[in-house]
Amino acid sequence: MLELRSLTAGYDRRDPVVRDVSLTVAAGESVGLLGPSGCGKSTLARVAALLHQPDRGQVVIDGEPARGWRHRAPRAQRTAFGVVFQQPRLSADPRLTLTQLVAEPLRATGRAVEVPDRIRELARTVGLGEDLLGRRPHEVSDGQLQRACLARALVLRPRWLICDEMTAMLDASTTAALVSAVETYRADSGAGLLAVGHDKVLLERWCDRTVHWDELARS
Ligand SMILES: Nc1ncnc2c1ncn2[C@@H]1O[C@H](COP(=O)(O)OP(=O)(O)OP(=O)(O)O)[C@@H](O)[C@H]1O
Repeated sequence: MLELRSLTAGYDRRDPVVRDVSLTVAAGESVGLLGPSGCGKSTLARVAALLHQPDRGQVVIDGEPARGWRHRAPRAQRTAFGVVFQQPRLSADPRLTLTQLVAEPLRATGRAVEVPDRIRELARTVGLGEDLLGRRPHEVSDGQLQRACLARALVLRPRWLICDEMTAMLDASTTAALVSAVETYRADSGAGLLAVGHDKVLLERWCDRTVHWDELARS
């Protein structure tokens, strides 16, 4: 279970953007988080993925409170999360080929030996043709790059996926392909999902339940 307990977070302690918000995602559950632009969804998603330290409150991962944030989080907790953001070009190093991009977390955790097999398997899962794997981000489309970013998020087999507006810039067929890739992974692994977005129809179709920011902020 992923528990966000009474989180207060933001960029100025005197004026936090997330105020006393609690949310729980059960093991294997998918929860959609809806809310207007600027309300604090991405900030909450980043706290949930241990990428942003809250001012107050706790993140509890499968019963264990988070013991650090960003690079200070213990590896076992950091790698429990796969995160996909809205803009793949901001999260992809332009110098790397797509193979190198997807393989980065494996190399960083000393598991380079697994790269060839895992890349082949993930390319299939996310629908990336092998001909694209040697290209760099500027040589592929946004949708193709986002498929690679999703593969990178899955490469360490996370127990929790945080998708922050993963499909906001993409057309309907790429959106459907990415959602389907996430669901294939979840069916196989039992991973839970927190999907943040504006698209009510998409999140209601995709997730077991959706919550609106106003309900969280009131609870
Ligand atoms: N790095 C930052 N430094 C300072 N303020 C920030 C930073 N990132 C976000 N904010 C501010 O925090 C507030 C919440 O932003 P956040 O990105 O969490 O909202 P959001 O609900 O995800 O919005 P959107 O749906 O538009 O992505 C906004 O007012 C934003 O300007």
